[in-house]
Amino acid sequence: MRILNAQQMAQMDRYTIHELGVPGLLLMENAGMAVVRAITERVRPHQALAILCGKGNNGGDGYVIARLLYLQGYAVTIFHAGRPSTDDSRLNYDIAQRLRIPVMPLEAFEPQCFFAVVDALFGTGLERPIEGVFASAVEAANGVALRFAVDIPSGVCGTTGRLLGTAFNAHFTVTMEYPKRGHYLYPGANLRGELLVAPIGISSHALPPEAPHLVDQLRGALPRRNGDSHKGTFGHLLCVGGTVGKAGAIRLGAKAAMETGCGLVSVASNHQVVQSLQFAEPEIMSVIVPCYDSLLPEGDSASHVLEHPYDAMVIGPGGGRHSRLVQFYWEVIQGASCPVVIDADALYCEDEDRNDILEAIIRRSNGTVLTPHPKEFERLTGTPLPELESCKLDIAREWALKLGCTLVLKGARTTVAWSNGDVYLLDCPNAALAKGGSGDVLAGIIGSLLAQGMDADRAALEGCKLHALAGQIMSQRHGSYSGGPLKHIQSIATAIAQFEEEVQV
Ligand SMILES: NC(=O)C1=CN([C@@H]2O[C@H](COP(=O)(O)OP(=O)(O)OC[C@H]3O[C@@H](n4cnc5c(N)ncnc54)[C@H](OP(=O)(O)O)[C@@H]3O)[C@@H](O)[C@H]2O)[C@@H](O)CC1
Ligand SMILES: [K+]
Repeated sequence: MRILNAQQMAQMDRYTIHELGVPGLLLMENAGMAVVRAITERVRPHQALAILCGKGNNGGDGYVIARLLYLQGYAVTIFHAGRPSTDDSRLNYDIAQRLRIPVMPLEAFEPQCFFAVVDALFGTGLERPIEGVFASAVEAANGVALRFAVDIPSGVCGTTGRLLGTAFNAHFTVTMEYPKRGHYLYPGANLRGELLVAPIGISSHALPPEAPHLVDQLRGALPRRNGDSHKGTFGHLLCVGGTVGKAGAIRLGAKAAMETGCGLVSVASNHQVVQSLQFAEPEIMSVIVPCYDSLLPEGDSASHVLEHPYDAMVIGPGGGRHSRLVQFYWEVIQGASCPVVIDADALYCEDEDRNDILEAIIRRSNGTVLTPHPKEFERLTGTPLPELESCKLDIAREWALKLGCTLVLKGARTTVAWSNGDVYLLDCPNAALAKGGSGDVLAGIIGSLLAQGMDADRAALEGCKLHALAGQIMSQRHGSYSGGPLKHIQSIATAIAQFEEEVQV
């Protein structure tokens, strides 16, 4: 399934109507029918229903809904803002009038008189903040017991998820043909309720190739494992990071990597971290990074780490931000001839170092996955946070192409941008993952898949799905309060079992 912005949806509507010759009225009828199906499953004919209609085609859908419900004996009243401005919408309004469906001005809407309300005020055509009588109607409608939105709640921008003035707060949204970005981007995403996607006859021929993919099914593909394998078959991952006080981060990453099937996992850190790890995790090996007394890496520490040929590296969890440490990470990243996951403190840069770091990423040619959370991304690229939330799908694509890497933009709805510009939005928000350590687990999972031979783009996507699925399993077992990274890691085995196995050819 693809997600569209408002312009892309309008372009697909136009293609279907003008190039293929499908009448707009037919699409509007199909749209109305889809909403009516959602309503009749939840509302009985005697329960009073208000239908709020705007002047555009969203309002046109509303007149169709009113007619179809009225003909089925429903107690409907239309509230509108005057004669519609589009041909299709006007035609449906005229039919509603001839049928003598009660039509009232928007100002006369009294929410307490209705059991349910249908918001057909604005859809993807909303371009400026809602004000005046429209704003009052939306606010009043939010007081009705049961609320349906047509296509997208009025007041939510279909492209950015931003709220334009006041916004309708729906229990159900029936959207036409493709989900829109505003259904998934915050804060608009909080107002759509349950989202139902209805096919209405729009052709996919004009689907823009850059439209992001929606990942709402946590299915995946992992290679089948043959019996004649040994520990070298499944790769050796090196996790670089951990400082005194944050030793747990690198431990979580390494444990998650082991649980995801890596043959060998080593941690490179200072001697104190390595010592604590050796007692706690006997299955994880270690490399002691030569350090000054201050526990900061020495001049030749990177070459010491790079001596062994690893299959992949995770660099940064719990690493610390001292300039000597950051320099050490980047010496390792630039010297590594294997794929790397660059995470947490390895993504930290001072403003004056930004260009050098971005150049170093562009120069890498062995597979690079960046896993920033929004603040890390802001610091790394200079993109302001408010812009990032509303435009993150485009921004992720732009930076993945610019840097020639895979970008995992972490958040309630994590976005994965491939180095070829394909973008995936994961629709599996989970409050149980809003805890320190979740990101370390993700970096370890992705690193493990890289070490096992998956390419960077695929490892990032499958890794995010596996992480999300393990998170869901954990929260089913422990709830959203009591889960945590260690329990998350314990759920990876069940998540892998639920992934579909792909036969390796
Ligand atoms: N044939 C098709 O394409 C199909 C489309 N379909 C449906 O149509 C929807 C898109 O329809 P749309 O493009 O007509 O836009 P829509 O959301 O109704 O809003 C535009 C109207 O609102 C007005 N307006 C805008 N902002 C405003 C504000 N702040 N305050 C006040 N007014 C404001 C604007 O006025 P103007 O800016 O011109 O002054 C104009 O009158 C789509 O979501 C889907 O539901 C389906 O039926 C399938 C077939
Ligand atoms: K609407």
